[in-house]
Amino acid sequence: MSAWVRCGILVVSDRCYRREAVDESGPCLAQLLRSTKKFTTDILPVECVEDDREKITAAVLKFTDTIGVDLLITSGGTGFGVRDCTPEAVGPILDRQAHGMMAAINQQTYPNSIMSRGLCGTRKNTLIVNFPGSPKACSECFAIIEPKISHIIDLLRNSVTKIAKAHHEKPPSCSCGGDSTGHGAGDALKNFPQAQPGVAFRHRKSPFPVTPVQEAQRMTFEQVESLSTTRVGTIKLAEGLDRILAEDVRAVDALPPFRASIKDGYAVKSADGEGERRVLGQSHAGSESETKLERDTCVRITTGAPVPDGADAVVQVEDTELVSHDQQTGEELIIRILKAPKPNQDIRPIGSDIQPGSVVASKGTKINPACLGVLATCGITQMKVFAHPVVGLLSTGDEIVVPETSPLPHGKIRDSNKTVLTMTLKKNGFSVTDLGIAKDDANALTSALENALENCDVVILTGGVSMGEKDLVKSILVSVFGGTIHFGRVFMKPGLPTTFATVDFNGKKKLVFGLPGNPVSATVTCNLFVLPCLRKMAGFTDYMYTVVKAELKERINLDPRPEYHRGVIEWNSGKNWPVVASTGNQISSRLLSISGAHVLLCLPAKRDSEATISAGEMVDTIIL
Ligand SMILES: Nc1nc2c(c(=O)[nH]1)N[C@H]1C(S)=C(S)[C@@H](COP(=O)(O)OP(=O)(O)OC[C@H]3O[C@@H](n4cnc5c(N)ncnc54)[C@H](O)[C@@H]3O)O[C@H]1N2
Ligand code: MOO
Ligand SMILES: [Mg+2]
Repeated sequence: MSAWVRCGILVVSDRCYRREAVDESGPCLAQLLRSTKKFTTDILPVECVEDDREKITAAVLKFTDTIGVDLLITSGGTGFGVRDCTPEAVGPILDRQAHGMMAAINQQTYPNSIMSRGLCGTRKNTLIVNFPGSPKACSECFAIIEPKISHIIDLLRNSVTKIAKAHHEKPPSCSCGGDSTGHGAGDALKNFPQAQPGVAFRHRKSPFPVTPVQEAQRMTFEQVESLSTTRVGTIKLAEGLDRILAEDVRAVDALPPFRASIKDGYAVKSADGEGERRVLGQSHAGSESETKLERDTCVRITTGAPVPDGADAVVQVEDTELVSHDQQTGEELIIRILKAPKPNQDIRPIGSDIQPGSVVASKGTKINPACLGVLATCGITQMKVFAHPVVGLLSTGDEIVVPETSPLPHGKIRDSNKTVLTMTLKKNGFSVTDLGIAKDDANALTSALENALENCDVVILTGGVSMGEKDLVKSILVSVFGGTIHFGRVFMKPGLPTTFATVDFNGKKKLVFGLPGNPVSATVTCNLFVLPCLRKMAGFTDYMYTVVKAELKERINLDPRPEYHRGVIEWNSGKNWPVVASTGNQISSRLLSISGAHVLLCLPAKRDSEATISAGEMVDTIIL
């Protein structure tokens, strides 16, 4: 996704301020920013200030220090008029001048640029540019800097992140308590106004485009593919279930290792045909017979026992009858073969199940119980598999308390997301580190995230990703950790504010899923985004969920967003295909809508022509 840039526009003009003239430059700049294809914008309302040095400085500081915009464009006050003082107001508060940018503007707008004294530079992580007052000049100047803005904003954010880390590192001799009010990330956060802008300046529209589900999934997979290495580990046979083999496994020995009988009966020479045989002895599974067969003799044999030398067929006991026996011991002496045997009848040749040196399980195989049995029979008791990522789970929210809390204090909610997500991942073979519950507070979230990023490959957070002034997850990921948000909203219900970011932490790329706090939304998005991604990281080639068509039992009203509607499947409805019914009220807070569900029905978004989906229609369902 292209960078999203928070923009402020400051019009400097006595006449506009006094409403003696209508401002045209502010709306012109807003339109240019809105329509740029180079980056995504979030534009604050245009502000206007008179040509007064102190007032201009104060207005600029509000944009840079209080709100923390990425880009501030001022228009007006750059000329030689006696009241023109924008450069004088801005110059002293710039941290750094950007002479090259100004030179480019001056060169490309010559000779008009002779009349403009505007500056370009940065303060904190805001890029400030002074344009002249006319809409025409604003358009020309904007076109010159437009291609570079996104890159400059990236650089400003990254440099600020590095400063944040430096601030955050405690000096070794520091004796302060080290809590969030001391030398912690809280101090560093003061450098990040956009992490906590005054509530009045919060986003009123989400700056994040609404990404279709499949596109969002593709973005997560793309990030998994770009992770530097897939780790491989050696595990014991008993730990192998559902893991993915990281190498071909070959058999050393043949199976069976000897010619083995398939039946309980008699080992014979097939050339002897039907008729009587003298019983020379017996060959039992586990105890080899030394006897060698001669003409018209046989050896009693059990299933799985070695076939003695000289025998080339086994006749099952059902195809024989007793002729004579020893009265004292009850031993058989002579039997009769009733059906002429064929050569090799009922004998498993050496290596007929497994050839020595052959591949018995190939790289990429998901190890199931039978595969483990194959390895066991081959004497392979440890194997190389793809390592699982280290996954951490952090609940966020001032209202969230651990399930043990009783009685529940007023205004609090017991954490259910932690349990549902931990168990969902566990059921799929992934273990999870509990990273606790973080308050909706920049310091608390920063230290919880820092710990998470330090210790985990994948961090899953729930809550704090929507539009509330306490929803800080996205801004902290970007402003404190220099993360890249690949998507911040998904076109789906539930799960609209689902967020996916990558963070470069100590040189390692970490994946961060910011799932919505609503319990159903967190569960659905964990199944749709987190699980496939973890499976891909763990080496699965078949990492997506299973989709089965089912017939709708009832009519369902469609939502403006594509819905993942919870359903109960009837496999034995008397039809040759499954039938599915809704679990009822689908509000995202109602965990009961998913606790009894087997599937998620994939329903299309409502259209003018189609507000409902009828009973009897076949729909895709995702098996939970
Ligand atoms: N102005 C707007 N408001 C909201 C929008 C929007 O687009 N514009 N989106 C709504 C949608 S859709 C969702 S989903 C939620 C997501 O909100 P957040 O991810 O920011 O989550 P919170 O606000 O922190 O909490 C939402 C809800 O979930 C409960 N919760 C949170 N964590 C847990 C937990 N661990 N266990 C149980 N319940 C939890 C929390 O108490 C809230 O009731 O935003 C809408 N708002
Ligand atoms: O997307 Mo929210 O998850 O509708 O409730
Ligand atoms: Mg919220």
